[in-house]
Amino acid sequence: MAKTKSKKAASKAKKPAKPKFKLTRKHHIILGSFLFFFALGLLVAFISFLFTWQFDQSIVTSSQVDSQPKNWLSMFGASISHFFIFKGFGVAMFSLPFMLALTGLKLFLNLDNLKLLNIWFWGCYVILLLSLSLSYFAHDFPILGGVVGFELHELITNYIGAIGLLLLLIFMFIVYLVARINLTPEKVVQFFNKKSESVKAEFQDNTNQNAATSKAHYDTNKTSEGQSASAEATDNNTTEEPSTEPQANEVEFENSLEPKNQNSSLTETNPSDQNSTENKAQQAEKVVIKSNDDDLGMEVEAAKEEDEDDVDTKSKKIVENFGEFDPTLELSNYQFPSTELLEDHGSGSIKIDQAELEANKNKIVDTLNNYKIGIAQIKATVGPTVTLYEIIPDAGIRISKIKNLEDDIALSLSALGIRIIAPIPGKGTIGIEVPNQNPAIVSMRSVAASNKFQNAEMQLPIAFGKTISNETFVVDLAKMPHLLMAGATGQGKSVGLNVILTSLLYQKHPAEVKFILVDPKKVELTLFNKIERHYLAKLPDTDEAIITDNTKVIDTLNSLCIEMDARYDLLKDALVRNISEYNAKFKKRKLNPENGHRYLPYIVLVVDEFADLIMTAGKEVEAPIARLAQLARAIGIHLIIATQRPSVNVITGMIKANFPARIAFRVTSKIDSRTILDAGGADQLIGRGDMLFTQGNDLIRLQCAFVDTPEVEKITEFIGSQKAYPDAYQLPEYSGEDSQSTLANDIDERDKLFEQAAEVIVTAQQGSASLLQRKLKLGYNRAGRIIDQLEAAGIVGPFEGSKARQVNVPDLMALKQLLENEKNA
Ligand SMILES: Nc1ncnc2c1ncn2[C@@H]1O[C@H](COP(=O)(O)OP(=O)(O)OP(=O)(O)O)[C@@H](O)[C@H]1O
Repeated sequence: MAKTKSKKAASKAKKPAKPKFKLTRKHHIILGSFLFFFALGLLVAFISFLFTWQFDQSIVTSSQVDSQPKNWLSMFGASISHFFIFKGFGVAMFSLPFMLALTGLKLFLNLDNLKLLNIWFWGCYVILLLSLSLSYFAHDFPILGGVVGFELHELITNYIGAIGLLLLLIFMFIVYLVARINLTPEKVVQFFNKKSESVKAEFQDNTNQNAATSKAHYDTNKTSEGQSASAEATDNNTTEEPSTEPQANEVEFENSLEPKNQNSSLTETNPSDQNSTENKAQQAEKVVIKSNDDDLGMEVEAAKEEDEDDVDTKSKKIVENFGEFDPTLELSNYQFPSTELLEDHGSGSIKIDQAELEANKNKIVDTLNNYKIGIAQIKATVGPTVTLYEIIPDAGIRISKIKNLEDDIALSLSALGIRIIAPIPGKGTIGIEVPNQNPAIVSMRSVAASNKFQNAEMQLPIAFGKTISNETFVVDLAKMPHLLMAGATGQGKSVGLNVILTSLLYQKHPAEVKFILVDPKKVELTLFNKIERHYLAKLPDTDEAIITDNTKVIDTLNSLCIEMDARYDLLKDALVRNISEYNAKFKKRKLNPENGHRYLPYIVLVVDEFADLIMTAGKEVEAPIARLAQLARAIGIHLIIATQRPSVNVITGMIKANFPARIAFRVTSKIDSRTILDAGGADQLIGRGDMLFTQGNDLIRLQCAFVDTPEVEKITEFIGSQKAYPDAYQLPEYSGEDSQSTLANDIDERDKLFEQAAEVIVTAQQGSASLLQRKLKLGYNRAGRIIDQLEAAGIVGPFEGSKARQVNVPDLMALKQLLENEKNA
């Protein structure tokens, strides 16, 4: 018994040695480079084998070695190539060195996204397919398919015959195309359609120039001799020779309509022979009218489709003639700032201090041992400001034990900024973050120039800084969709805001994004004044775009609510769900600007010192902010709110519920940390841009990038010196409750369309600006102004949020009376 007990104890004691067999990074590098160079050698041997195999074969196969092989890798090359190519699968084995090289590279460079299993599976598949195919098609050259390929081919042919094998090979080839290359028949058809469309477009271009003249000729003479060729091509109504018409489209076209056309005369359907999609629609229309006689139910549906087609074709025609709408056209020469404008701030490279790492490791091991926690393995990841020590505790130690001892361990390690993550989400390890003695500054330049940021396919990419493993961290503000930021004074909030704004300046054209900046401190964001006419949005009739006065904030927020409602109306009208779909549709010219549609830039509202705002304006700001936060995500309005004081009366439940993305710089107490992040940790940060970020689930520790005021100044100066829009982006007018009585009621200053608008409103009994926009084809701002004038005249009631205003005049007679009374007064 005693013996077995002691054996058990011994085996328990030995257990921790297990992880030693795990391949470390060093092993990976050595193995990776071996595989890579072995693959290279193999490739050289294979290539050389193609020229020398006949000579070398006798040497390799005979046991006496009296002459030297000619292979570039001598006997090794000759033998291995003979084995793989001649005796194996033939030239298909050339895939092998590539698979080996990729495996080596993955190990050497630690490429996580290279899927080895996939590569090897499909590599072997290709070898088999190629070897069989070559044995099948080049039966007389067995070297191509190799002995195994050859034998396999014989075996399969015996079972299913040559035709069976051919079918099998075709099937295998299709499987490869579909499963590996993702090629589908639809994609092939799409590709050829695109090709034919571009040919069509070229053809159209050439013929368009002559179209007008040829039409004139047609009207007068029916045919024109000088330009007969082009006239035939553009105005096919006159010709009765579809066979002379160009190309494939025509075939496709006629095929689709053949059944309906069969009974109809050729002359009627001929107009459709034209290549353009516009004519396609015309043809469809005609066919339906005609086929009404022949066939019943079908035509009704066809007519519906045509209507849609018609809208589509109209927009396609405009796109063909003018190209897609380009929102950046007005400032087409706009130059994005270069990253050269930013400072390096000491290169940003991380220096690994071995002595420091060792000392910290010992401290952690000792501390944990004090609490009787043995460590099986420890790994350090050095980040710009903190180093993450990842620990695998001895078998049998419960993570909850470490979690309970979190505070004691932090105290024993006695360093500011220690954070324990037990366990690290997604891993079975425990993380201890220890600040570096010499933190590296993460320059904005390094993150802005990073591939991750430059190639980010996001709507509003923001490069916040670097993660603990020194990776650039880029997130999409549009996905957040709003951001709450808090931190005690001097911990990096203003720098953080500048990082967000500069990120957007580096990625977005002035036509694509507009900022509304609220800066009660009056000093933090003033630099952005220089880009007022490029990037800022403001209320009409205000001088300063950057808002420093709290009462103005209320007007701006309410105006943003109006903009939000207007945008929702536009989205509804366009039958789309969000701003990106809307803008895509607008670019394709499927939305008519005369109906109030316009390209919608993203709007980013930044409020610095939110606490200050809440203290002075309270409910008045909270309500519109909450409303915007709840509803504005789909229509491209995003809020960023920063505060020094994250107390619960500032960051209320309503605000928190709508701001899932939060950033905490260092705060003074655990309570503050809880208020912002719903978790502790922000009180343990070390300041100077050290931050925690959450988007609703995990906390990510980041080092915020650093951008200094002179750098921001350089960027804004660079942008400000370029051609700008005539004015800042105009937000809709908002007349606060106080100013209602002061609404302009001067009859002479009324809009020219005032009376017409009043009639529209009274007839519809609905006081909404969007109605005026649609009926009178007005822009949003003008419609808004007229509504204000109607309110001043007492025709409509006051603003009621998202509801339409009440109409105070029952009918047109009463309106006439009212307006006459006004004039006589
Ligand atoms: N990411 C960073 N990297 C390095 N240093 C930083 C970083 N962020 C801030 N700092 C340092 O901290 C100082 C204060 O930062 P910042 O002005 O952003 O603080 P703040 O939180 O806005 O303070 P306040 O709320 O009082 O305005 C900066 O001048 C800079 O020296």
